[in-house]
Amino acid sequence: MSLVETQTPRPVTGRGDAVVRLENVSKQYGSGSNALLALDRVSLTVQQGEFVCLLGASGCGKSTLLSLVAGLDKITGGTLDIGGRHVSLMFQEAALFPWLSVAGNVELPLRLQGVGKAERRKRAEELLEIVRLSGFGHKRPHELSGGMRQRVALARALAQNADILLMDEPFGALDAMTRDILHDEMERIWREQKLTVLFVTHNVREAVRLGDRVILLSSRPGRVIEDYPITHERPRRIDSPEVSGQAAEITDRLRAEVARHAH
Ligand SMILES: Nc1ncnc2c1ncn2[C@@H]1O[C@H](COP(=O)(O)OP(=O)(O)OP(=O)(O)O)[C@@H](O)[C@H]1O
Repeated sequence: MSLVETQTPRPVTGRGDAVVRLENVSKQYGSGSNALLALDRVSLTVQQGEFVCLLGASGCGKSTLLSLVAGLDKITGGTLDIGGRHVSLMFQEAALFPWLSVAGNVELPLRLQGVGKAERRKRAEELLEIVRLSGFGHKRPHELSGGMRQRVALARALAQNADILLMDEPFGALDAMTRDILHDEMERIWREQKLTVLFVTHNVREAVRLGDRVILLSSRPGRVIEDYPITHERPRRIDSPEVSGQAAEITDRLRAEVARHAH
């Protein structure tokens, strides 16, 4: 979907083609005395196959940015182009349909795409295998742990066969150990499925654990203040000295930004 048509695409540098391009994107909610500027001239590109993490203080506009890329809301300034590509979204809450089985939840996007029953079953089984939930297809969501429900949500997001996966704090509500395991799984699935991911988090270590790049937004209105390339060898451990060291550096920058805003 292209929210605003851009002119001739510019050549891009980096490892692939830009699949998401924001140029001076602003987002204002409301108008007049109720106006609230959530994002202020954000420029950002995400390349094909990249894993990009968005970090910033609470309320700086991270979720707003995802909803703009998803086409759920409209920009009020600048240009945003995803070249007609499809996106799928995953949130902190799995938001599974409780009356459907696990497999039924994963099959839902396929049903909406008009995929036939036999093919749906097969694909759902494959997807559940990818998220390591083979054999759980007949269960209901309430029979699963929080981590398992997020795996189902991930399988459902993958079922949409989208070009871009938008994730809004998908592991934020999980305990540290479960999150750690899901980081490993996420990294594997991203690599195997060649996904392009835009991932919002509050957790600096999580961002450094997973990202090819970590984009730091300023306090509201959100602007890009840093774009950190993360080059540590994968798979990474969240408690490795490399991840911890870079996370500390980014945390200091974030703290300085929050403090600056508080005065
Ligand atoms: N639909 C809306 N109408 C009006 N204001 C909104 C709307 N959605 C978000 N906002 C405001 O825009 C600002 C950015 O919100 P957003 O949820 O994007 O921030 P965030 O960085 O994702 O926050 P958090 O880290 O706390 O989840 C906030 O001040 C919020 O109150």
